[in-house]
Amino acid sequence: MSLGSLRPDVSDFLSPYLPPNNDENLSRPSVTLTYAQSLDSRISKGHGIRTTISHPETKTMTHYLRYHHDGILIGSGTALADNPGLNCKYGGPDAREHSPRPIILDAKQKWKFSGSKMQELFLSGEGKSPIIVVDKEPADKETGAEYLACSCTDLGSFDWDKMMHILRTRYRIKSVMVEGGANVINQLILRPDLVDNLVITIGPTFLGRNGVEVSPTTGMSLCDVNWWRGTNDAVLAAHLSK
Ligand SMILES: NC(=O)C1=CN([C@@H]2O[C@H](COP(=O)(O)OP(=O)(O)OC[C@H]3O[C@@H](n4cnc5c(N)ncnc54)[C@H](O)[C@@H]3O)[C@@H](O)[C@H]2O)C=CC1
Ligand SMILES: Nc1nc(O)c(N)c(N[C@@H]2O[C@H](COP(=O)(O)O)[C@@H](O)[C@H]2O)n1
Repeated sequence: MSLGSLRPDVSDFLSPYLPPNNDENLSRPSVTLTYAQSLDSRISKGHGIRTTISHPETKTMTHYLRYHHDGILIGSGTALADNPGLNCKYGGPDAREHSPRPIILDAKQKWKFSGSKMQELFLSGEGKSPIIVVDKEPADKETGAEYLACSCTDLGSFDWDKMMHILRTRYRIKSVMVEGGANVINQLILRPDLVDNLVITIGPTFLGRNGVEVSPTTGMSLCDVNWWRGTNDAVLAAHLSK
C-alpha cells in the first residue's frame, strides 16, 4: 500500500498531542493511545477479522504518528488477527529509520515472528525487529526478535508501569504509540497516569454487535479535546482527565 500525502492542517492539529522532542523522563516513555473505531464503538467486524475503518487520508495520519514515536505496541490478539506490518511509510524512502520498534504483548508466546509481515518488512529493510513481552524467557528464541521477560500477576497481567519502565531504561524507548486491540485499549483508557495523549479516528460505519467493541469497565472523561474533520472521518485528540 502506498501512502497518500498528509493533509496540510494535520500537523498543526496533532502537535499538542505528540510526544515531546526532548523528553528525558526516565521512569517511562510518553504514551499515545490511538485507534480507529466505528460509530458503534467497534474496532473490527469480529475477532480475527482485519477491518479497514479509516479513510486513506487518516491512515496517512496514523503513519505520521508512527513517524513521531520510538515504539508501537499491540496485544497478541491484534498480531494474530491482523498480521500487521507496524512500520512507517511516512517521511521519505528511509522507512526503517523512521519506523517505530514493534512491541507485542504475548505472555504465552502464541504469535510467531517467523513468517509474519513484520519479519518480511524487517528482512527487506522497511521495518524494525520486534520486542516480544513474555512472562518468562523462552527456551527457543526466534532469530531477529528480542524478548522482554516481565512477570505476570495472578490474573495473568503484566504490570504496565514496570513494563514501560523497562522499555524506557533498557531499550531507550522515549515514546510509545499503542494501537490496540480492544483488550489493551480497554485497560489503558482507564490509565490517565500512563496515557499522555489519545487520538481516535471515527469512521462513518456501523460494524454491528458481532464486532470487537471498545468500552472501558467504568466511565472516563476527557479534557483538552480537539476535533479534525476529514473527507469521511472525524478524528478526536484529547487527554484523559486525571
Ligand atoms: N481499528 C483499529 O484501530 C484496531 C483494531 N484492532 C482489532 O482488534 C482486535 C484484537 O483485539 P483483542 O482481541 O482485544 O486483542 P488485543 O490485541 O488487545 O490482545 C489481547 C492480548 O494481549 C495480551 N495482553 C494485553 N494486555 C496484557 C497485559 N496487561 N498483560 C499481559 N498480556 C496482555 C494478552 O495475550 C491478551 O489476550 C482485532 O480484530 C484487530 O483487528 C486492533 C488494533 C487497532
Ligand atoms: N488507523 C487505523 N485504521 C484502521 O482502519 C485500522 N484497521 C487500523 N488498524 C491498526 O493498524 C494495524 C495495521 O498496520 P499495518 O498497516 O499492517 O502496518 C492493525 O494491526 C491495527 O493495529 N488502524
